[in-house]
Amino acid sequence: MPLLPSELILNEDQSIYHLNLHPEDIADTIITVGDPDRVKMVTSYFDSVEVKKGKREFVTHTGHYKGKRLTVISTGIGTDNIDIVLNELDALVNIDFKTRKVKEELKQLKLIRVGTSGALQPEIEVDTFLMSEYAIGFDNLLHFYDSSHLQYHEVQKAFLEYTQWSSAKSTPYVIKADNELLEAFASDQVLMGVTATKVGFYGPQGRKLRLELQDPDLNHKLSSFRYKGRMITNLEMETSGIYGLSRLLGHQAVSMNCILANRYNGTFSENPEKAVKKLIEYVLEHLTVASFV
Ligand SMILES: O=P(O)(O)O[C@H]1O[C@H](CO)[C@@H](O)[C@H]1O
Ligand SMILES: O=c1cc[nH]c(=O)[nH]1
Repeated sequence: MPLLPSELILNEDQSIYHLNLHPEDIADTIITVGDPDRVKMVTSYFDSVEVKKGKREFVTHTGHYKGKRLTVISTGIGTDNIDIVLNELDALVNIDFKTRKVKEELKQLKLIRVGTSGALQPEIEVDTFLMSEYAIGFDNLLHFYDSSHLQYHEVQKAFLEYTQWSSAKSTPYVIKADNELLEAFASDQVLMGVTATKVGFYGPQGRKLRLELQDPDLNHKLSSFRYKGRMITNLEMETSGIYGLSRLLGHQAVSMNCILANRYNGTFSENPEKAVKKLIEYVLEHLTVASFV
């Protein structure tokens, strides 16, 4: 059965609805960033850029860096956007837009998020690079998909009990990064961590400006939770959605975080742009030597 026009939505020029891209516009290795302005920060290092397209917060550049064809795309903020970006990137490679049918042979994309984040542990200094070995999603995106088999129910249960989690909030889900990509980007310059993906920057990350929080102790509960020697290390807003949908769709994903804030110590990077640039350079250098690109 071909996918109906209401399900697979193509623009007049046959590009995919939100990303505004054609299948040939993207490489198999894709760097995702939150901030649309970060796309050109990444591709300023490229030798050439052949595609520059965009719509809304979704800016895409594709080009070559040291002989490797790479795409950089901005997701904007939040896992609601990740639902769009992951489904549409997958459609670009795994659905035939002419027949509107899923292809028989599926392609696997490699997704590397280069994002910013806040640390929850006192010893994680600002400007640290942290790779998310696991994500714990406080968004509810994955619960809308048939995904129970991917989740780590034991740790989820332990977390709910430890934090006395309010049932009015969605149930957190735990999901792992891709092992090959974890290996490819690991080094003594990068800390491994468990990243909490939140549905907001303020209340959901325990920030109080003028509004009272439902649980003022939330970040303390998160930072003191332990499971088999692991602790939650940092907060951001996309990783769990990327990991969850990548696993469901058969893609590989890893999330690299530049720690800009330390929420425990109340500190913030003195030069966030420089710190993010250094993480971009780290990721690009590791991609040039990776055998999979
Ligand atoms: O710097 P990016 O990639 O946007 O990531 C982080 O920064 C944003 C909040 O300031 C959220 O998207 C969060 O995940
Ligand atoms: O504290 C922070 C810093 C960057 N991004 C976040 O989501 N939180």
